[in-house]
Amino acid sequence: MLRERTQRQLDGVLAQGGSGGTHQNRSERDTFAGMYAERLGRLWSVENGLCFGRLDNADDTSLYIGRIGLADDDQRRLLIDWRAPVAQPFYGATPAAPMGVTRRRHLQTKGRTVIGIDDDLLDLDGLSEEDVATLNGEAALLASLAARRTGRMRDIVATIQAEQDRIIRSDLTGILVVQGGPGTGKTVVALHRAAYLLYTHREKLARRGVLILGPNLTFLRYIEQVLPSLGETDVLLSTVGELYPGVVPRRRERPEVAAVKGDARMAQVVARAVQEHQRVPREPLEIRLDRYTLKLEASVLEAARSRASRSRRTHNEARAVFVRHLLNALARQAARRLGRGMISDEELADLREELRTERPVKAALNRLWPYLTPQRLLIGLFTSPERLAHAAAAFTEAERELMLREPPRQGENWWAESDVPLLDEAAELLGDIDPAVLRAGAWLMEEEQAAARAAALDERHHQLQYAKEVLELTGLSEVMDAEKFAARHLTDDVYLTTAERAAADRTWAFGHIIVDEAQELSPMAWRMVMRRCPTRSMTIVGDLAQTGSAAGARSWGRVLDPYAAGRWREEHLSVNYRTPAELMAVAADVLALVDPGMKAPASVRETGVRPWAVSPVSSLGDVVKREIVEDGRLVVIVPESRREELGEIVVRAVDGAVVGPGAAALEAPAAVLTVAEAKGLEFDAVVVAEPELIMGESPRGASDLYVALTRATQRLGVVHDGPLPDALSRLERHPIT
Ligand SMILES: Nc1ncnc2c1ncn2[C@@H]1O[C@H](COP(=O)(O)OP(=O)(O)OP(=O)(O)O)[C@@H](O)[C@H]1O
Repeated sequence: MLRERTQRQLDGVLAQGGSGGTHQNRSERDTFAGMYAERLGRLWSVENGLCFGRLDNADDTSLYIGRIGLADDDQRRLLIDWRAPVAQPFYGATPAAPMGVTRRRHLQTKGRTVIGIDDDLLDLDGLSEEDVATLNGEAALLASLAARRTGRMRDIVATIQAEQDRIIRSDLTGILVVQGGPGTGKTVVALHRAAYLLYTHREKLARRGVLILGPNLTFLRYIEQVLPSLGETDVLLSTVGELYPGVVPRRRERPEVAAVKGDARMAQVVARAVQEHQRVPREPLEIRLDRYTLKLEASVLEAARSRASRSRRTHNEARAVFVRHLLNALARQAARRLGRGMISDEELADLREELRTERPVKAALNRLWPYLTPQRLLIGLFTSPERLAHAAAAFTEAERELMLREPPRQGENWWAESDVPLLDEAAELLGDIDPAVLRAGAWLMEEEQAAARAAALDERHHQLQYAKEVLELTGLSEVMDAEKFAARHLTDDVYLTTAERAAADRTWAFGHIIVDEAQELSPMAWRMVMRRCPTRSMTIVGDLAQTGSAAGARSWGRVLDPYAAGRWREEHLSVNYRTPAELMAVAADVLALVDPGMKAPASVRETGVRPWAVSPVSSLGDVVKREIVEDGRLVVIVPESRREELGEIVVRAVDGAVVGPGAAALEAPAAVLTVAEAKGLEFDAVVVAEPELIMGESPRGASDLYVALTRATQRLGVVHDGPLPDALSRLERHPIT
C-alpha cells in the first residue's frame, strides 16, 4: 500500500510537466521527485523480509521489528526500524536479563508469506504451557547459516547475536577495533554498524558520509547488496587503490615491491623528493634577455628559497613566495640597468610583471621551483636511480632496486595500488596548482592528461548505468532518456549524493570510516586513511592471524597508537558463524603455525562431513565435478604461480567456471582464485590446491593457508601432489572415485 501511495505521489509530481515553470518550481518538483523515487527504491529493496520479528513484552504490548520503520496515516507505529533504541531488546535480551521481554519471535517470510516462526522464551513464568511446548531456540540462526550461498552477502538483521549487537550499537566517537577470527561476522557487523550509525546520527553523518574500505573490488561487489537492503545511500564503498580521484591503478606488482612502498619510511622519501625540487644552485645564475643580462647571486637564490620554505605553505603555493622574491630582485637590477636609480613601488611592480612574462625568466623560474603534480613527482622519483638514492637513502640498495621502474609508455597504466598512498602523500606536500596554470596545460604531462580522460570516461559510463537503473526502478525508462537524465545528474551538484561528491574530492573528510580486512593496510595506507578522518571516528575490523601482505599489521597498537594513543578500544568476536566445526579443527592446526598463542573461534554448528585430501592434482577436474554444489558456489583456491594452469583444468571440467576475481567469479558455479582474491569471501564448498606451495609462496604463507581453509560454509577438500603439510594431518584421505 505504502509503495503504491509513494508511486502515486511520484507520478503526480512528474505529471506536473517537463521543463516548464519557474526555476524554483522546477527545482522543488525535482526535489520531490527525487525524494519519492528514493523512498520507492527503498520500499522495493526491503520488500523481502520487511518484517522479521516480534517482541512480546511483560506489559502485554507487542512490537513488530522490521528493516525500516513504518507508520500509518495517523502516525501510529506499525513497524519499528531495527536500529531504533526500542528494538534493541530484540538483540540484547536474554533469559538472565530479559529487558522486559517475555518472548522474542523470529518470522521467516518469503515475499509476503510467513513460512516459519521461531521463538525464544525469555520469561518462562509469563507464558502458557502451550507456548512453552512450541519453544525451538536458535532455529532461525541455524537455518540462515546453513542456507546455500548466492555469491552476494545477505543482511543479518533478523539474527544479529548479542555480542555483535553490542559492537553495532557502540558509540560513534573514537576508534573501535573489532578483532575476530574468520567467519565471526566482522564484515557483516561492520556493514550493519554503518547502517545503525547513519540512522542514529543522521544529521552528523549524512552530510559528511561514511566510507567503507574493503580489500578488493570483488569483495566490494560481494557486500554492496547489503547496504541498500538496509536502506542506506550515503555510503561510499572503496578500496585504498580507488581513493585517489583520477587514478585507476591496474599495474600488478610483486608483494615485496608493494611491501617496500608501503613502509612508513616512504613518508620521508616523498618529503625529500619534494625538497629536491626546491634546491637552488650554489653559483650565480645568469638570465640573458634581449637588451641586457641579469644575474641572480647564490645568496639571493638561497634567501628566496629559505623565505618560501619558512612560509610553511605547500610546494606549489610556496612557489609564489619564491617567485616574488626573485622577481623583485630581478626588477631592481633591471631598473639599475635601465639607468633608473630610485623607483617607486608602482614602477617596480610594473617591471616585475613585465619580467614575469619574459621567456628566459619563466624558464629559469620553472627550473628553480617547478610546479609539480603528485604524478610528475613520483614518475621522476621512481625512474631515476640518482633521485631515488638521494631521497631513499634510508633504504638498502636492494630495496631501492625494487622501487625502480621504466617511465610510462603511451597508453600504459603505470600506477599500482601501492602508489596511491604515495600520490596522496605527495598531494599533501605539493598542494594545489592555480587552476589558470592548469588550464594553460601545456606543461601537463601526456600521461596525466590520459589519466584524466580515462577517469572522465569511466565516470560517464558509471553515470549512465546509474541513470538507467534509476529510470527502470521508477518505471520512467519509457518517458525519460537515460542520457539526458545522466547529463543533468552529472552537471548539477544538487543531484550528487554525499558519497558521489566525496569520491571526487581527495580532501574530503568523512564523518565515519569503516576499514574491513584492516590487517592488510600498509603504514602508508593508514596515513592516507587517517587524513580522510580528522575526527578519528572509525570502526576497524580485521584479524591479525589472516595478515597476508608483508606490509600489513602485526599489532593494532602499533597501527593506531601513532594516531590515537589512548583513544581506541578493542572488542572481540569469538564465535564462527561460517565454518563448521570439522573444518575449523583443521584450520586451527594451521593457526598454531601462524601464532601458537592465538585461539581459533568456536564454530556454532557441525555438518558431520570430515574434510578430505586427494592426490594427484591432475584429478582436480573430477574432484570439482564431484564437489559442485547445486544452486551453490564452489571455489578452488590455488597458489599464485599455478593459477592459470589449474584454472584451465577447472574451466575444462565445469561449464561456466571462471578464473580470477570480479563479479563473474561471484556468480559462477565454480571459480578459481588465489588466496588474496578470495579474502573476505565465502563459498559453499572449497577445494584448496597444493597447500604446501601456498605456504611457501610468501613470508606469511601460513596465514594465507589459514584464510584458504576458512572460506567454506559446508565442505572442504585439498588436492596435492607433494607431501601434505603436517598441520593438515586431520584430513581424511579420500580415494577419488
Ligand atoms: N548473526 C548472524 N546471523 C546470520 N548469519 C551470520 C551472523 N553473523 C555472521 N553471519 C554469517 O557468517 C558469515 C561470515 O561473516 P563475515 O563474512 O562477516 O565474517 P568475517 O569475520 O568478516 O570473516 P573473514 O575474517 O573470514 O572475512 C556470513 O555468511 C554472515 O552472513
